[in-house]
Amino acid sequence: MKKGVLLVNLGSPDSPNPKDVKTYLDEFLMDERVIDLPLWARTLLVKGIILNTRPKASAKAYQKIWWEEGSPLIVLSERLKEKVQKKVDYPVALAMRYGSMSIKKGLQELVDKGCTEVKTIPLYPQFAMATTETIDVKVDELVAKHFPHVKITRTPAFYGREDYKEALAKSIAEKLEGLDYEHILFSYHGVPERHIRKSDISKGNCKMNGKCCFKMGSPQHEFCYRHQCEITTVNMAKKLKLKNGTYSTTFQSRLGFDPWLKPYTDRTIERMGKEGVKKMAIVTPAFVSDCLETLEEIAMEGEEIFHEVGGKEFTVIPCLNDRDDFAQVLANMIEEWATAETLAV
Ligand SMILES: C=CC1=C(C)c2cc3[nH]c(cc4nc(cc5[nH]c(cc1n2)c(C)c5CCC(=O)O)C(CCC(=O)O)=C4C)c(C)c3C=C
Ligand SMILES: [Fe+2]
Ligand SMILES: [Fe+2]
Repeated sequence: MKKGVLLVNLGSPDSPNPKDVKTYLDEFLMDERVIDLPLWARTLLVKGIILNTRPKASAKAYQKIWWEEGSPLIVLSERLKEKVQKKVDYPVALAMRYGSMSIKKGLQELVDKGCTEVKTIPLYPQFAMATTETIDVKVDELVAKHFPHVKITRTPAFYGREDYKEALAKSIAEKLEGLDYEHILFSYHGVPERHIRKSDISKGNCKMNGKCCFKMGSPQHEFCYRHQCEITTVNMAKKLKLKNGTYSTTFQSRLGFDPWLKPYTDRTIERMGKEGVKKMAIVTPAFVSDCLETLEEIAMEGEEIFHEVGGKEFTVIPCLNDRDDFAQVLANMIEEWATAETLAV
């Protein structure tokens, strides 16, 4: 039995050209765990409406953040993989849920190296149906069809791990050292409220009224993205000794007309600027790698909104990217799995 590890991130288009962006968005948005409508309605919305307009606008946004080596998300994920590989003795491969660096290729790479036991690690600190779950389901499908001899071990959301909390807090503290910011925004990728209800394993307990998701210590929160985001903020506030009223949680990147998790990041930046906040810091803990949503939507659009309403300093805290302490968190997760498996044999 040889062990291997597959890190999985979201993915990016092959290039920032509208054609490649369209191909990528087609695969991404036709995922039933991303746009969770019946197939006919999803097809009508995605292929009939979104893909006729969004690829051009998204391509423009991607062109603003694209690096010479490629998509920041892919380049940073590759650098992270290299660092993790240096810390563990098992083969580590990298794949993307959408786009050319497919999960099938990643699994094949490990199988070609002789691996028969693979730990998959979705690169998302918090669980969501549109991220962790879609990866887990895709892996299961591929294994059943192409790699039936491979034993898969899933990795749960890691937002609560002490080493992760330490690494995130340190990355924030380092960037904010010496800055007298007035408010720090913890901005997470949004999801439609409906996604939270669908992932509610207590089936019906979550009324999205603030009573359920903010409660501590309930086992049903294993799959509650809203809870896990709120707790990530609380954990950081504790570690960084933030005073009440100087930090808040918001949700960004909404798409369409359904109600998404609130409060919305863009509206909060605008409101705070109008209320007189001059120096704001912003961190995006739902993303481990800087990407379109952090480099363009937050660092460019967010800053513009803040300045338009009178804000002066807008400090964007980088994602964990390929920080050594974050690579060590992943290496620790791998070692814990490998040791537990060895003991169980
Ligand atoms: C219904 C649509 C979407 C849901 C739900 C969603 C959830 C979700 N996404 C991320 C992480 C990322 N999303 C990124 C880009 C992106 N997301 C959506 C839509 C939904 N995401 C779109 C249409 C796009 C593409 C860009 C655009 O047209 O606006 C990215 C960046 C990718 C990159 O190449 O840089 C990331 C990362 C999470 C964590 C999440 C749920 C928790
Ligand atoms: Fe997204
Ligand atoms: Fe809830």
